[in-house]
Amino acid sequence: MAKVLTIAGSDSSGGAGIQADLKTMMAHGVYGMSAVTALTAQNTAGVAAVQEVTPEFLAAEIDAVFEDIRPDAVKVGMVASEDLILVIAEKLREYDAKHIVVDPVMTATSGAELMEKGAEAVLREELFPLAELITPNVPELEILSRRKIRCEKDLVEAARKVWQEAGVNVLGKGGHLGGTANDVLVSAAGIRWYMGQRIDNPNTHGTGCTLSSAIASNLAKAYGLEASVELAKDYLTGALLDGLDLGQGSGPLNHGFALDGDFFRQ
Ligand SMILES: Nc1ncnc2c1ncn2[C@@H]1O[C@H](COP(=O)(O)OP(=O)(O)OP(=O)(O)O)[C@@H](O)[C@H]1O
Ligand SMILES: Cc1ncc(COP(=O)(O)O)c(N)n1
Repeated sequence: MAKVLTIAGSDSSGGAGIQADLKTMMAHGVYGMSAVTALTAQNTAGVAAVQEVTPEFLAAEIDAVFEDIRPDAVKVGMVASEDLILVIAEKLREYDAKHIVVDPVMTATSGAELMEKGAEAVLREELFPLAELITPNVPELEILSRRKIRCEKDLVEAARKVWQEAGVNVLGKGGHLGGTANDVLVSAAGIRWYMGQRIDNPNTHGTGCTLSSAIASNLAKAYGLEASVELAKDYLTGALLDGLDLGQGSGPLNHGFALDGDFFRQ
């Protein structure tokens, strides 16, 4: 069985962060493991509190995983502070980790800030060089590229700028553009669009976490980068299409929409 580690924050409401990652991994038939960077007291309406772990504790979590069950791929999600980013980079280098997908989480769908101002510079310098792919959404890509993004042409140009400057493959996600839900991959192989039907579902809490974990799961199963993104986009679309409607704000996806079997039936 392929193994995948997520290094991310916990979402008490179960729709984003570590919880979304582990559910996504299970739905992909890979063995999921986690190193928690922070606890969030969060629900579909907002983030009430954040409690970070110490750099020493995060290092111990990552050591515990790599010394025993070596992951075939690693997804990095919410990392709020520079000190934690530095620990992750040091440990991933130490263990020569492969197939690293970095989702540069900066704000939640609900609007809460999930990363310290200025930490993106450390992310770019320390983590991007180790990554096989980064998956920014529109606001994140605007910060990383220092450009305004209003349309798909802006999206691809900003992704290409970050690809050139940071030397990392970029999946620019178009979920925030409105109209379409197309994402663009800029890599050494060129530009590839992943066309998505926009689903009329306001419950998009955790779409970014889910997509990046699905990509990491596919990479762990030895799919190439382009196929990993294509399959992940199909999975995400299915989870959104399922139409789960929980909570009072932007609710979570049904990560288990494609599961079946005796233990699953209601
Ligand atoms: N309404 C929608 N219908 C179909 N696909 C969508 C919709 N909203 C977002 N997506 C897709 O979800 C994925 C995540 O995109 P998005 O741009 O929303 O990222 P994000 O902002 O990181 O996610 P999050 O909402 O978790 O913060 C992308 O593949 C995007 O195209
Ligand atoms: C712990 C954690 N990690 C990531 C997100 C971003 O996900 P979203 O933007 O969908 O709320 C989140 N809300 N919480």
